[in-house]
Amino acid sequence: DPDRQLKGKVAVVTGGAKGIGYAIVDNLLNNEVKTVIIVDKNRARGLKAEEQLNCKHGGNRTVFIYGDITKHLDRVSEQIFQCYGCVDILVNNAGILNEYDPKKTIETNAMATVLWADRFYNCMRKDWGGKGGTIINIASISAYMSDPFLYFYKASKFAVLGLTLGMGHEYNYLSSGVRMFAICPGLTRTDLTLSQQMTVDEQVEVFSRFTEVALWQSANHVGEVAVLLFRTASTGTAYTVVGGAPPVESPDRENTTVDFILSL
Ligand SMILES: NC(=O)C1=CN([C@@H]2O[C@H](COP(=O)(O)OP(=O)(O)OC[C@H]3O[C@@H](n4cnc5c(N)ncnc54)[C@H](O)[C@@H]3O)[C@@H](O)[C@H]2O)C=CC1
Ligand SMILES: CC/C=C\CC(=O)/C=C/C=C\C=C\C=C\[C@@H](O)[C@@H](O)C/C=C\CCC(=O)O
Repeated sequence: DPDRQLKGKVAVVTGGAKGIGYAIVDNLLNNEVKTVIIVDKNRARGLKAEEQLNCKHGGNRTVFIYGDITKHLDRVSEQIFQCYGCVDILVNNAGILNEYDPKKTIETNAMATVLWADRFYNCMRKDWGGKGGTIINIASISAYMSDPFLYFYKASKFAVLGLTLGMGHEYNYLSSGVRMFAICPGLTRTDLTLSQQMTVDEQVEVFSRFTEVALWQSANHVGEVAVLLFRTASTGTAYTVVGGAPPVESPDRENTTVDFILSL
């Protein structure tokens, strides 16, 4: 299936200046993607990533565009569509963890992810004149787990999973030709997990204990899994990737088929 081959494709990765996003960019470039556009609000890290990745992979295949996903969708998407067309792949990866700022958490992780997905979906969709594509949303195991931690973050990631299961549903794919799936990583060593904005005070002890006993993984593992899933994942699915292990389909997904509804 040519849609599942990376060779020659153009990808956009939000939040690709560091952490999981950077690892996804690096792995896409390792696998013959033609160009990766990093959109990030950290200008210094974005320029550094562009330089490092062009040094490593050559050919000016990495392009950094400064942008805050909560503010600059119009400017950045117009620039991208003008230079590269609707692109083949969008990785909605940029996200924050700040339990002291629920509004910013929802605006970044949920609202901006929804709006970026919508903008690129509409450009890519075959029934509106596009050529199809793939949108990968980076959710989290927090997107479906029931535990007492990080509840604003969890609310934002439930939204990302809901968007993926609905917009990416097979029924929509049949007309749009846009595949959408989510990756739900567990604890991954990045700056986000070093932040001190995680838990409400009364949870510090129990959360610390959880992070001591939980399985951790490298960002590069998530990057490798993103490439694997690009080649194998069906639309409207979500995959958990925890502790450096291979991905497994995320639990608790009840699929409502349109055939079933129409048969009632
Ligand atoms: N590190 C972890 O344990 C896990 C992380 N995730 C998710 O993975 C994604 C990436 O996280 P990490 O790499 O760990 O974080 P990170 O903090 O290392 O990197 C996030 C990147 O996103 C950028 N970013 C943040 N807000 C932005 C905005 N408004 N506009 C543009 N760029 C923005 C940052 O500048 C940074 O370069 C997030 O969505 C996070 O929720 C999911 C599961 C586990
Ligand atoms: C429930 C976690 C599930 C999914 C992973 C995810 O999406 C986000 C993880 C976010 C944060 C993980 C942080 C881990 C931190 C540890 O290294 C320790 O530093 C925790 C120690 C104290 C926390 C107290 C505090 O400062 O709030």
